[in-house]
Amino acid sequence: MLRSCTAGLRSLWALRGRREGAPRLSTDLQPARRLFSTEKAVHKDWALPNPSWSKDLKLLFDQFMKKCEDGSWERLPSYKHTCTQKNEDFKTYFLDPQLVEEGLSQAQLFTRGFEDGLGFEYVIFNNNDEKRTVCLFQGGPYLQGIPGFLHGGAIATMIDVALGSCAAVSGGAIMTANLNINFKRPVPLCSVVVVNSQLDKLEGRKLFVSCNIRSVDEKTLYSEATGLFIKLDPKKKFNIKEFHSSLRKAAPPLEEAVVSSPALVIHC
Ligand SMILES: CCCCCCCCCCCC(=O)SCCNC(=O)CCNC(=O)[C@H](O)C(C)(C)COP(=O)(O)OP(=O)(O)OC[C@H]1O[C@@H](n2cnc3c(N)ncnc32)[C@H](O)[C@@H]1OP(=O)(O)O
Repeated sequence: MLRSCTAGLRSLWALRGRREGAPRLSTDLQPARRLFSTEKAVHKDWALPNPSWSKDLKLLFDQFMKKCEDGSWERLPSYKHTCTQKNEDFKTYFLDPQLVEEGLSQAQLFTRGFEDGLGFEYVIFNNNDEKRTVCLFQGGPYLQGIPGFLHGGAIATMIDVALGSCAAVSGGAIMTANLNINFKRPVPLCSVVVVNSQLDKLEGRKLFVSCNIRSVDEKTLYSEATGLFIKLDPKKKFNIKEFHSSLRKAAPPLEEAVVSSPALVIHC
């Protein structure tokens, strides 16, 4: 834990150094507006090891990559900016195209908006036949709630992403309708935990999923949760578009509108 927290803090110091000194050069750190013209070219997959990953996280990652070799498991890629075909479809069907053109280039996935090691470090593996996913998660120092432990909102976010990914693999464009979480033990900051999710039931457009969060040695059960995800209905797209139009007509400055609009719910 100490080692990975130290790595996280190193990233923080590096970031501060950059803020005080030269502008950041890495393409993914530049403001998204500048990314717009080269958006298609910047598709870094964030669900891969970086120097902030602890030994535990790397070890588990390697174990699951081995499981991927026979095709029973697959690693789900994860992008900071909306770039997968699934999300392109999502934008086309459910959002006002002008808003997409003008504003969404600035949007990025909430869980990928932190410097390496400071926020959400995670990778999700999917087993299609068993309709389940495993999310390996290391929550960094910026996710603190009570001192030394993860914030409940950060845990809920990770549960939403883990359950949502499990549901999306079967359901495509989905949204969270309900989350129910039991927090059983506090999760130590910078520790690695395993989120096991499964699709329990598919009923029309409703996907019922559940998960538990355990320590790497499986001895500690941190949380349990159930979720209901709804497969979006393309026939309802115009209502959503109208909603976005009315937001634009209210005429807040564009950046504010984007920040406060539901556009940010789009995930990779
Ligand atoms: C590969 C990697 C990819 C990457 C994957 C990325 C994963 C990230 C996942 C994160 C996703 C989010 O955080 S999304 C952000 C948070 N969620 C939201 O903002 C959603 C806000 N809610 C809504 O927009 C809406 O309520 C929807 C879209 C969820 C559903 O609206 P709708 O499409 O009109 O559906 P509607 O007719 O109302 O309901 C359909 C059926 O579901 C039932 N139903 C609807 N809501 C509920 C509910 N809360 N509890 C019980 N049941 C409900 C209805 O009774 C009905 O049942 P019956 O009559 O058919 O029996």
